[in-house]
Amino acid sequence: MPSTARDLTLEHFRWIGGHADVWAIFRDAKALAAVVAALVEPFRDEQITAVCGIESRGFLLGGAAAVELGVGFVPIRKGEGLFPGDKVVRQSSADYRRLRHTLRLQRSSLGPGDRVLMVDDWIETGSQAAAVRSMVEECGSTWVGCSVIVDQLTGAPKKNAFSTIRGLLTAQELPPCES
Ligand SMILES: O=P(O)(O)OC[C@H]1O[C@H](OP(=O)(O)OP(=O)(O)O)[C@H](O)[C@@H]1O
Repeated sequence: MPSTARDLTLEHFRWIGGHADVWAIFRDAKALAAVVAALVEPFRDEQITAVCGIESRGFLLGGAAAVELGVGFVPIRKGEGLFPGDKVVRQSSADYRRLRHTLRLQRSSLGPGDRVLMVDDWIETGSQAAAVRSMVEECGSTWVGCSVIVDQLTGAPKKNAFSTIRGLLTAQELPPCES
């Protein structure tokens, strides 16, 4: 059983269609606890007031990270009409599949005093994280950073644009992609 997130490498990752599959982590209680603790560790002294996460795996990891930090969770949704009756902040982005999404955040969930951490399973283009940052800042809140399990941006020329993203592992540290 892994005791730290770095022990996960060989046991818990697979590649599917060139993308990291992390679902096995969720089934392993010790692995899940180690990953959630590692995701929030660099941000424990950052006075985080809210953790946000994009559906679907960002909901699971973000909710757990929020509990770990003792703060609330802010959902980012992809569908229209999922926050009925609420004022919604929207931002569109194109993800790693080149699919355009409109991400949505409840306007009432964040305010000027908030310091926000985003948590997700992996980052590839960083497009969705950038969209979330933009929405957080539109609410007048402070974007502290984004914590992910797998950082596939590392080494990419655009890395500097996403310097607030921290990954537990880079794609190069995972088992090789099966052909
Ligand atoms: O860096 P990007 O290119 O923006 O892509 C990263 C996003 O893609 C994945 O989510 P996905 O849309 O596959 O949703 P899922 O959690 O429902 O699988 C991942 O969980 C990130 O949210």
